[in-house]
Amino acid sequence: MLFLVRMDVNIPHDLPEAQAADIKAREKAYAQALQHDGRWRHLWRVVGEYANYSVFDVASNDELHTLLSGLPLFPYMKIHVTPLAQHPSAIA
Ligand SMILES: O=C(O)C[C@H]1C=CC(=O)O1
Repeated sequence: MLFLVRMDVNIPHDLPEAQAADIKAREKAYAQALQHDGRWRHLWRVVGEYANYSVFDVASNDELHTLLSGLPLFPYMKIHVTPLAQHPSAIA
């Protein structure tokens, strides 16, 4: 099942820099592991925003929820999920 996910990151200004850096490093490792195993298919920065559009390929809504809620930045993100279906005019 494919899902388009938008993540908007909002790290509080009063979070200590070292703590923010640690969370971002753990987030990067988590994101790259999921890209390597094929479940995080695309990761694109939104130009001019601390936000991304991502495409996930997972078995269920529950699996996606588990992955997203495990993101180290999860407490600091607004996440919007759009389930995707086949388009009849798509050639791939
Ligand atoms: O930077 C972001 O968009 C937030 C998050 C998503 C992947 C990652 O490494 O950080």
